[in-house]
Amino acid sequence: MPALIKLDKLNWAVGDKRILKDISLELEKGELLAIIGPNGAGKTSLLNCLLNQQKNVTGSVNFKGKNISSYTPRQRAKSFALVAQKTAPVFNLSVFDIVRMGLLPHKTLFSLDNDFDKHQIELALEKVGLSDKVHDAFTTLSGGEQQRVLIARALVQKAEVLILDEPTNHLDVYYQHQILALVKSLNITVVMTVHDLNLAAQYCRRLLLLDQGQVIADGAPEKVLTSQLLTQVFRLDCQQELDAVTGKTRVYFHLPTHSQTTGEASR
Ligand SMILES: Nc1ncnc2c1ncn2[C@@H]1O[C@H](COP(=O)(O)OP(=O)(O)OP(=O)(O)O)[C@@H](O)[C@H]1O
Repeated sequence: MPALIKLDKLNWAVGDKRILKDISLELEKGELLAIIGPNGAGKTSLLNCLLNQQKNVTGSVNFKGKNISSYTPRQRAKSFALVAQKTAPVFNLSVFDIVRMGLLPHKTLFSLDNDFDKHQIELALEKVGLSDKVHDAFTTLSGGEQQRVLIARALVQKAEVLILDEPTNHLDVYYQHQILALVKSLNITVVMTVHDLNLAAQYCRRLLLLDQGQVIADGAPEKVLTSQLLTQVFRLDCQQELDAVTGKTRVYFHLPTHSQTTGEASR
């Protein structure tokens, strides 16, 4: 089966700063990929390049065999749903209005909402556990609730690819698991950035480890989350083990012995 998304030697630089370096990867339909790595590794930049949101990119990003730049913005909005870390100001819109925005790529200028649309919005809010907030102003919600509303908006968009930048940011432990279980259950292609390595390992069969704009490892959690690679990238001592309950790979970090004795981290 040909790849749904294919990146070939993708490079992105701003001035003389190389931010993404020679990134190549293929993603099949239905894959759930977590991009991991330290602050500044290039995770969000990679998502932006995937969505054709950066200039001065070399190499290629293909979606269904065609360069991503050859799709119109409307075609891209139908195919890709983005839940970004930073959201544009939304003034006094209600939760319902925000989720409804996910329907826009499917609407013409004059089309009105119908019962089916309303049902889709209610269903999505139910899935993220926010049915009781449907009439609340978006700005009055907590950071975690806002994140869940944005995920509901992506759900009603019914895009083929869901792009999530730190979807578990601001979420308490219950909703971290609830959202990732939900994302996994959608059975669509998902690319997301995740800081919590153990959470990523629990829900994703494939992780992409980035550091300084380069792919350090790409594969199953047990192959990517090795103590050697993580110590190299995060500069902390690291141990890998299998979680007794889930059977999934887990990692633990601690400061190197030298840093503990001198009281400073080596970063
Ligand atoms: N528009 C830009 N202009 C200049 N530098 C940029 C731009 N966007 C990103 N960078 C730089 O590129 C590097 C990667 O940034 P990016 O936001 O992709 O990292 P990240 O892995 O998502 O980090 P974090 O985990 O902190 O969110 C950083 O050094 C950042 O300062």
